[in-house]
Formats: sequence, C-alpha cells, structure tokens
Amino acid sequence: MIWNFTKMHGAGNDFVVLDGVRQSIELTPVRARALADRHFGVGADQILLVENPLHPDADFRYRIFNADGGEVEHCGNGARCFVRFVHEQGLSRRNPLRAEISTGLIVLHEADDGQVSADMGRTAFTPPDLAFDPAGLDTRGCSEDTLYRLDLPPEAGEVWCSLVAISNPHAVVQVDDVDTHPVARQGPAIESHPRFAQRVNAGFMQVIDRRHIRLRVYERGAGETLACGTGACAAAVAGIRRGLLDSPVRVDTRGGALQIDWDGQVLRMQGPATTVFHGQIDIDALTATL
Ligand SMILES: N[C@H](CCC[C@H](N)C(=O)O)C(=O)O
Repeated sequence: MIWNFTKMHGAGNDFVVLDGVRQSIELTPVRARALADRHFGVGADQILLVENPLHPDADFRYRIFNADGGEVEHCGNGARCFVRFVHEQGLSRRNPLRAEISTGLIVLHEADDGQVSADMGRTAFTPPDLAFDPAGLDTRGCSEDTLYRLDLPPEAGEVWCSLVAISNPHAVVQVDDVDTHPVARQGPAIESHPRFAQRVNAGFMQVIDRRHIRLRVYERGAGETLACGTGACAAAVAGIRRGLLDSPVRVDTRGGALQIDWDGQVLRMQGPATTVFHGQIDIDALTATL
C-alpha cells in the first residue's frame, strides 16, 4: 500500500505527517517504528496522523506516535506542524483550528509571519496525573511546587524533579548548565524509572533569568530531541510555580526558540513549523524489511 507523507519539523523536533482523511491509514506500532527508523525508514522523532474528528466541536483529530511506536497524549511542536499541514494540504482553511487530542481540544493559530501559536490544553501536577508512585520519597516544597527526590542507578546519581502533565507526563530537573549536565546518563534513567508506570519525558532546565531558560529534553519513546514543545511548556510552568520564572518565558532549545505564556489557567506556546519535503512510501514493503 502506498502512503503519501510529509516530512516536517518544529524547532528541529522532526515528524512524518500522514493525511488519514484522504488516505486510508491504519497506523500500528510496527508501522510507526518503521517510518521513524532513521536508517531503514524515513526517520522522525514522532509520527503524526491527521484524521476526521470524533469530538463534535473539533475540526480534526490529531494522533501522535513516538519513534518506539507508542501512541501518546500530546505533542506541542507537532501541533504547530499539524495546523501548517492542514492549511498547506487544503484540508481546511479554518484559522484558528480546533484539534482533538486524547484529553480534549487544543486551539491552533497560524500567524501571517509563519509563527504558530497553540493553546496547549490542561496542566496537572499530582502524582496520579503522571501515573507516578511517590511512596516513601523525600519531598521539598518550593513555593507552589513540590520537588521529589528520585533515586537513579549509581552512575546517574539522584535528582530533585517537578511533576508536570501537559496531557503527557514530564519530570523537570533544574540544572546549572544544560551543555555539561549528564543528560545522556540521567535522561534514560528518569524516562524509564519504575515509579513512572507510563514512563516520562525528562526535562533539564537551566534558568538564565526570570524570563529565559535553556532546555534539553530526553523524550519518552524517542530519546533526546532537539526540541520538545510540551517539555518547554512543562519547564516554564514548573519554573513559574517554583517562583523562579515570570510569564512569558523564552525557552531556548538546541533546535530553536519557543515562547511559553502561562497565567495559571491558559497555557500558550508559540514557535515555528517547517515543511521539509513530501514523499511516498510502500508501507508494506517497508515493514517487511524490518
Ligand atoms: N516532542 C513532543 C513530545 C512528544 C511527546 C512524547 N515524547 C511523549 O510524551 O511520550 C513535543 O513537542 O511535545
């Protein structure tokens, strides 16, 4: 079966985007993994699937599959690419656009200057919101936030992390210097820590000033990415709750800059969305090779 696809990225976080409205797309974990494979497939951090909505108030349904094949709740950089794709492909001219994700609706708007803004939906902070087991852990109150001391394997040490759900789960660690911090060791140890029953995205945040951070994210199901939109939201919100940051926050990632606004209720992200190329792939031939 031949699928048309579009390769896109948001601040270097890259995606294979599939039109499931005009094509019959059944995306399985095996197929998502094959498409995301950087040697035998197209290569991507996540696969994004555009479908007709189930929710009566939504324009489209927006589904996200990590490079490891797992379907997840949200993807911020992907949401900006999603609305750019819908407009470029002529699927809709609505702007703003309402996209249905697993936890409800998000509102996306493409500005004339090419920047895309996204109302990122709900935030949550309790252990159950992240399928996290805090039993017996040391905690530290930090203004509105609670920090949990997470024991990692000996070579990775220990971290104090904030819990933030942007529909998907994030553990945010404040570090002195994102360039020298051992993200390659601590990222995987946090991502698959047994206390996170559904695993977690691990964010490492360096505070530059009250309106500016640098961020690296070791993503659940994808590894370290050049940028993570929900991770940028989680880090900014954690920093504001800890009294370290004021909204709006500029988040510098290795792939580009994002702006996050949060007033305690509405969470808004603004950033770029780029179309790289269009292609076709025989999905059955691809999965047969893996
Ligand atoms: N890169 C994405 C995050 C994908 C989420 C995925 N890594 C997960 O939650 O498992 C973003 O821009 O928000």
